[in-house]
Amino acid sequence: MRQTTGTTAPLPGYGFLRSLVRTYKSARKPIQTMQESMRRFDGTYFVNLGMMRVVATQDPGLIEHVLKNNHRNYQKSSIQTDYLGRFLGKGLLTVNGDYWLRQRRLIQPGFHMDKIQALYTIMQNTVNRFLAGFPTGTVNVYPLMHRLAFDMVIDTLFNVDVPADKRKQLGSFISEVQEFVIKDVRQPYNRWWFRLSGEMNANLRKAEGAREVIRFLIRQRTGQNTKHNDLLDMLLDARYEDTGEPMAESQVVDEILILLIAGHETTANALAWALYLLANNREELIALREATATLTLNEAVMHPALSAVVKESMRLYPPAWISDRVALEDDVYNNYRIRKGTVVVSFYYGLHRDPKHWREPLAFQPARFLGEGEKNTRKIFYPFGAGPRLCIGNNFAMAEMSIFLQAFLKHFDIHPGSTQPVVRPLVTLRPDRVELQVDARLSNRHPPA
Ligand code: HEM
Repeated sequence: MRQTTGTTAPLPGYGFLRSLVRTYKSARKPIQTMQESMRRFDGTYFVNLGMMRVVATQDPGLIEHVLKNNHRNYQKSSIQTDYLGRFLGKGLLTVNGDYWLRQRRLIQPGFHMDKIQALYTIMQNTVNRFLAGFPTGTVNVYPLMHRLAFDMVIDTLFNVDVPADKRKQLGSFISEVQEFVIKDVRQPYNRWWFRLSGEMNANLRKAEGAREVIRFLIRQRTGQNTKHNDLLDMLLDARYEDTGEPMAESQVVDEILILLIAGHETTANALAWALYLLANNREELIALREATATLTLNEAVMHPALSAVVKESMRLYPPAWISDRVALEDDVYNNYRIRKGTVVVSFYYGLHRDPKHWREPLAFQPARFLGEGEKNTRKIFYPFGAGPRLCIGNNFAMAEMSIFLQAFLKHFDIHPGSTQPVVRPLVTLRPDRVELQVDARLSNRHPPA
């Protein structure tokens, strides 16, 4: 669908040389550079890099146009598909077109609310095990949130005791490959060296190592008749509508690797930022603890106060702070031309903090997401993206985060640490570290196992 009322104009922005300078600056300080340009060009601007044309936007109308209203004209860029796909395989996150649609239709039912509900008890057990060993004193909670989020996906994927060595192998393969991919995307000028020095191949081998572990876990399962009611059962039992056939083993391996990657770092970031914000907003922390202390497991997952805190944390620090799409054909939005091949970058971080849409945008106010107020946020809040490629794990993520937060606040108290986290906008929006003062609450040192 084209939105036009007559003549069209090019978007405002930078010419070739200015674009090169901006890109260099942006590689070092992407958020500040984008915010500056957003202010200068009122929320949408054009960057001309010769071979590549980019439109960056925090205009909620254009974001909705690209992700939803005219989504057929846009697909993920080759950085996300070909490049990431080389390391991470062909899973939902890294494919486009008919293959993506077929896989999405196959996997989507496994993420419906009723299916996720069957995983709540697994999530709760993971949280209890994790909290039983939670350290007190001055603690950098970021790596801990990473471990928790990783365990959550592993436990809900494979509802069996994954041998410790396999769990460790998988965790380190995934984080090392991710580190390398980030380095390689940010330093394309060093790619020749990564190839020559063997670093590229070493990381491709690590990615293969992760697949090997996943293959081992799948084969263990396919030799058994028992049901485990986990995500792996769901993937193995799913049948394509047209052929009635299941996925090939290599497809299951790729989808599992993608779920592990898409599901754990995003959640770890969201939780680390949520703890940081709660520690720094004592009244909100106390109110949340009081509202949720006696909730049952199912009540915690649906509870508006927990959802509101998680959403407000992701408003200020959206783990997926940016996304890109490439225009397949020429398009027009509000009389502006978007030529075929243009990369449209949606800058969620900017939109979520835009004073045009949010009152006191920098303040932590979970109440924005309570009651009637939440309706006003629907078109300006995109933590999970939107349209057909909306995050498939959104209900899963909201469930695991509320289960964790409720249990954590019941058993522990937190205060700000002596250092402030530095925002690191990589593929996701990470904190460098989140140092907090953690105290066990007297009544409940050890959560139930
Ligand atoms: C706080 C946690 C999470 C956040 C903020 C988040 C965010 C997102 C966003 C923004 C997208 C869309 C990207 C785009 O439009 O280019 C996405 C896609 C995806 N997410 Fe999540 N995610 C989270 C948790 C999870 C979890 C727990 C899983 C799985 C267990 C998951 C699996 C996926 C997959 C497979 C896709 C690709 C879907 C498709 O393209 O069809 N995510 N996520």
